[in-house]
Amino acid sequence: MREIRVLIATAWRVDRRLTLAMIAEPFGNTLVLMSGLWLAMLTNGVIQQDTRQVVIGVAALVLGAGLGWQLDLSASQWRMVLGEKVAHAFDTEIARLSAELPTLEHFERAEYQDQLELLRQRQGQLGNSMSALAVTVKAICAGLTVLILLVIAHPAMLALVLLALPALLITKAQQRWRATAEDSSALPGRTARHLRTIAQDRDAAVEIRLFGLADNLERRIDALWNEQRRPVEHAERKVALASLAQQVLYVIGVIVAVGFVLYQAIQGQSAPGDVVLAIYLSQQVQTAVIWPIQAVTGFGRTLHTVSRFLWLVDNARAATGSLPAPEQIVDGIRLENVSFRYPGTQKWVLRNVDLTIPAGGVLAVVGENGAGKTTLVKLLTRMYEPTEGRITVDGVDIADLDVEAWRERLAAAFQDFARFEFTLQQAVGVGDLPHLDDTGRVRTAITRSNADVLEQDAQLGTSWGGTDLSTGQWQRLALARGLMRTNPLVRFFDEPTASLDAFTEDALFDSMARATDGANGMITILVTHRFSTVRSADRVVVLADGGVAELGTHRELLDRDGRYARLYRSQADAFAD
Ligand SMILES: Nc1ncnc2c1ncn2[C@@H]1O[C@H](COP(=O)(O)OP(=O)(O)OP(=O)(O)O)[C@@H](O)[C@H]1O
Repeated sequence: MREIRVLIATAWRVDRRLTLAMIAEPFGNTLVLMSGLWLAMLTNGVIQQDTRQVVIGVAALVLGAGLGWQLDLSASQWRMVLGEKVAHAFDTEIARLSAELPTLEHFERAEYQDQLELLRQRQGQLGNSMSALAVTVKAICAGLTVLILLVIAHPAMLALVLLALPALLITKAQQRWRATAEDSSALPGRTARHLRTIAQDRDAAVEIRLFGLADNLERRIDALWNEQRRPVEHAERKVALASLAQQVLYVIGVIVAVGFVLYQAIQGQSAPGDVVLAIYLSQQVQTAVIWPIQAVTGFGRTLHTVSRFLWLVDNARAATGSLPAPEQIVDGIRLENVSFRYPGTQKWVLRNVDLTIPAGGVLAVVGENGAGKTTLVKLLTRMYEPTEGRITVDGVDIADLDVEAWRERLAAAFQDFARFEFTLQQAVGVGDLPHLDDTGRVRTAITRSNADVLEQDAQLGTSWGGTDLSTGQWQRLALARGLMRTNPLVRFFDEPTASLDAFTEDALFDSMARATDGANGMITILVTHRFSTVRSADRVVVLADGGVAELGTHRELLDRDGRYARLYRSQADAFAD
């Protein structure tokens, strides 16, 4: 079973010695359980005045049970330490896999988010998984040992095993109730987390205060928390009642079975040692019969969590193409009949788009809000795959390229930029990781984007004892990141200067145009609402109604006097006013 293999492999990787100890653990418990047999031997030896039986009984009791108890005792300590190490290994892996999911589609899919939420909620189980496996094996060994001892005490005592059947049914039902409750608590749990993030979000802080949203958020979080707990509590109540019924059934069974062996001994049909063994087993039988069932069920839950983890592994490894990225663009990029709608939505954002972007030029993408400009950039950067059609670079479908290799050949600056609270050097350097510490290259990128706000080694972000920046300054840093890679195949500027004034934007694009004078047939794609910048592009594409409305140079489009000309004039008029 893949889940169990992954568990053992993870434990083996983090600590071989403790993993071996975990494997030895079940034997300790078996030795302890065997003490019933030695007690019976001791009793018979004393009654029959058989020294050999007494000596073997005492020796086995002292050695076997002593060793077993010690092993059992140490195992709990080993389990704890191994559990912490395994938990850390899984935590690290989940963080890595979540960050490496090849596209952004998982952010749109509710079922994907629910899976991740459940995985986060149950992350602790992954740490205990190796321990749960050891406990399960231990419980099964204990069950088998007690079964054998029952036969030795009196085969009729095996009737107790029949009581395991209702216990099995009840335990299965418990598992189902818990799983259903868990699934129905995922959505309210995720929503509550989302609201909690908003309540603590720095960017939302001003509006939360201005609109007096704090109480409202708190009430909604409270209600969602209760909604999340309700099915779980209901399931736990049902589980407790069912367990009680199961316990009562066992106690009755044990009384009848021990009474029977006692009766046999009084009739002289059993040895006195068998009665001792039967009484000893009467304390163990309930645990030994129910425990394996509960351990297996509990372990099933753990495996369920491991399978969620494997689901994440599989999704992170979803086929992403394997061809290397091209060294240069010779002809250009083509969108061939590309249609796209966001996962889980019905609306086509782009519909049957055919567009050729020749190598070595600057293409400006314009259009009204929601026209699909950013979506086009996301498709070209493979954050999403087209729903229909394909995008090729020099005739090769970019879906066939290794996604990381393709992205390594891109550079970008976005309107929704990240605020990396590192040193200034690092916050810009991450735009080209191999050159993270290259102060000269970072300096050039900073100068080109006019982002020289602080010393390069200055810490950013007040939470780290550093300096906070204005939105415009953060955006310039994002722009500098986009200029770090010196020879990308495609460079995207998706409204990277939205927080800057028009004059600064023009100056920046002048400077960036110099930075984009590269070889390799580099294409620059510029998404902006500012027509003063658009004018400097080689070609302009106007997106509207999910498709290409117009395509040409700034001059050609003005002469055509269509949508572009109208948009351009409305902005020019606004400036004139
Ligand atoms: N993650 C998403 N999930 C679902 N729909 C989305 C998502 N992102 C964008 N959309 C929808 O896709 C359409 C195009 O959005 P897009 O961001 O590409 O437009 P845009 O032209 O860049 O707009 P703007 O000029 O306002 O930045 C919009 O109708 C938007 O609501």
